[in-house]
Amino acid sequence: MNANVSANNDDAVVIGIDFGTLSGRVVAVRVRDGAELATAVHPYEHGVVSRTLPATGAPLPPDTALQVPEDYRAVLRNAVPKALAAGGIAPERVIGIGTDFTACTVLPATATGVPLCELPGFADRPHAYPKLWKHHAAQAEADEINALARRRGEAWLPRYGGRVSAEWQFAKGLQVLREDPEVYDHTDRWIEAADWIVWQLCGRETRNVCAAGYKGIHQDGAWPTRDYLAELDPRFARFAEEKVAHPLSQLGDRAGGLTAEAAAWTGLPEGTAVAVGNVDAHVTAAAAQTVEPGRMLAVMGTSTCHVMNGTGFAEVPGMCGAVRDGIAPGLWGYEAGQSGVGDIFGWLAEGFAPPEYVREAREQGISVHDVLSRRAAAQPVGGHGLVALDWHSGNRSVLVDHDLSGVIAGMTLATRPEDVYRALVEATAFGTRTILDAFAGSGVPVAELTVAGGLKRNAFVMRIYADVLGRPLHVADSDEAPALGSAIHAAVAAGAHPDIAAASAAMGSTTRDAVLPDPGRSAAYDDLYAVYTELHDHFGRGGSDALHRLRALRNQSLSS
Ligand SMILES: Nc1ncnc2c1ncn2[C@@H]1O[C@H](COP(=O)(O)OP(=O)(O)O)[C@@H](O)[C@H]1O
Ligand SMILES: O=C(CO)[C@H](O)[C@H](O)COP(=O)(O)O
Repeated sequence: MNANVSANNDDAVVIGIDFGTLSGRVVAVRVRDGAELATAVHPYEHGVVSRTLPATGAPLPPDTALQVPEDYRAVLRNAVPKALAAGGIAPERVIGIGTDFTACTVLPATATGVPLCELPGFADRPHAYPKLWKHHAAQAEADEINALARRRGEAWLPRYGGRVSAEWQFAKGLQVLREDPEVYDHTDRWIEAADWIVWQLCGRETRNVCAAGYKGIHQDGAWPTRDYLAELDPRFARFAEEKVAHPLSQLGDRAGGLTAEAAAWTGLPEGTAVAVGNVDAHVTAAAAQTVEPGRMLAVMGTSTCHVMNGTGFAEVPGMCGAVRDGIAPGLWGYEAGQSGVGDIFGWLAEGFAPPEYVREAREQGISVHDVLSRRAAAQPVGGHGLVALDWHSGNRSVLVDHDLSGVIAGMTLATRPEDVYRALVEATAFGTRTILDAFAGSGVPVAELTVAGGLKRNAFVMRIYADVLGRPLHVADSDEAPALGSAIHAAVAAGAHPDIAAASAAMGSTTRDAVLPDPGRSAAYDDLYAVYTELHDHFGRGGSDALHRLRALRNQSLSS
């Protein structure tokens, strides 16, 4: 702990950093009451690397999504000092720093934590770079992992709703082995970026129980066995024990103290408490005050993650996972998700808005999203005659299949861009309703729903969600809720609060019943939801394999 300010000092401040898909966001927070004193954002120079490798310009295969580790360090060097300066915060007031990351964002590193892509001779190897959560090129490996686990009756499979995602650690690791065995052989540590950044900060490798459980198939104190992995591929037999395994740290624990190097990057005092790493969605539960069982949190942004605590385990088909201690120690944390949400709205708004809509946005100083939302808001439920499937980035829950793609049904020559925008927003709300139904049908009732993330700012989107779900939405107050959640974890790690629940009560905040459903519109949505479910099951559960055939044809065509 910092020598100058004690954990229970009125002036004590903690720093939270949310490493998102395109940028890192920093918030400086007063420990006493959670007041956000300053924020700063630093965009990643390379963003999401999906078309060409920056080092060489070489084209990358479809569904690739990589990142550049130096972009993460740049957040520490730029955004932390910027936040301190913006808030006029003396570094000595800072007693702790906490971080969260997108996940599964995973990278190959040496035994000392150097990313392989930074080693001489590896900059031109795509598999030496971090694979971002939305790297969706390992579906074939996920299919193998699932088929073998089912055949062998692996005890961990039900903990993942019966299917492990192509986004998670083992599918991505197997893809590296298959496609670049040399990179695989040089990989000493296959590590979540969430844990790697903590290593950068405190000079010590730790592995957090959250990422290990949800993304790393760690259940009941063990990873998948050598025997199982060998049957997948003999060269993969020791993947878990040699590259992944490490003692796990509980959320809210202190991982270590800031090193001299990281102190110089951030401008914070050496030795400042560094919290154990965490995943962006799960850490947000502390900011949104949804740590108690039955309070589901939807973190709605580029994607949506649903996280909720329960008191015991029940298998929810198609969920991402249930992990003991995964959101807060002592409880079972559940996660489900939708890989594309804001991304899908952005696809339409950025790629297909007519020039007059773009002009309107520019003239009025608003975004194209706002123009489309305003035009779409006026129409009655079902007035556009459309139903869409929200699979433009594959389906994470409940189908767990990233070879699926988006569908828009019902288009005519009268269909306007705002009609499609509305249908896409509705499709993502139907996707959320499908997930909530799966929880309820498995004996894990969702007592209430709270929303956080960038999409909470779009009132039109929020209204559609309340109507489609037929329930009130509580809304987390912070605009930087994941970063605030990380700051709350930092306060626990620094000893300022006894545990995550107490810190959440003192430092988080939420407006209850912020958006209420309209009974008439909710009833009308039941009919559209029935059509959504019919198409969902037809294209996603075996009625037609057209989407899979299209994906295979695309891959074949691009590789020839
Ligand atoms: N006004 C808006 N309405 C709906 N979606 C939006 C709006 N502005 C941006 N988006 C979408 O929101 C997503 C970004 O969400 P945000 O929560 O800010 O980021 P992240 O999820 O990466 O942390 C993008 O995919 C973008 O297309
Ligand atoms: O799967 C995740 C958490 O479990 C990812 O981190 C998430 O989907 C990416 O988050 P965002 O859309 O907020 O960038």
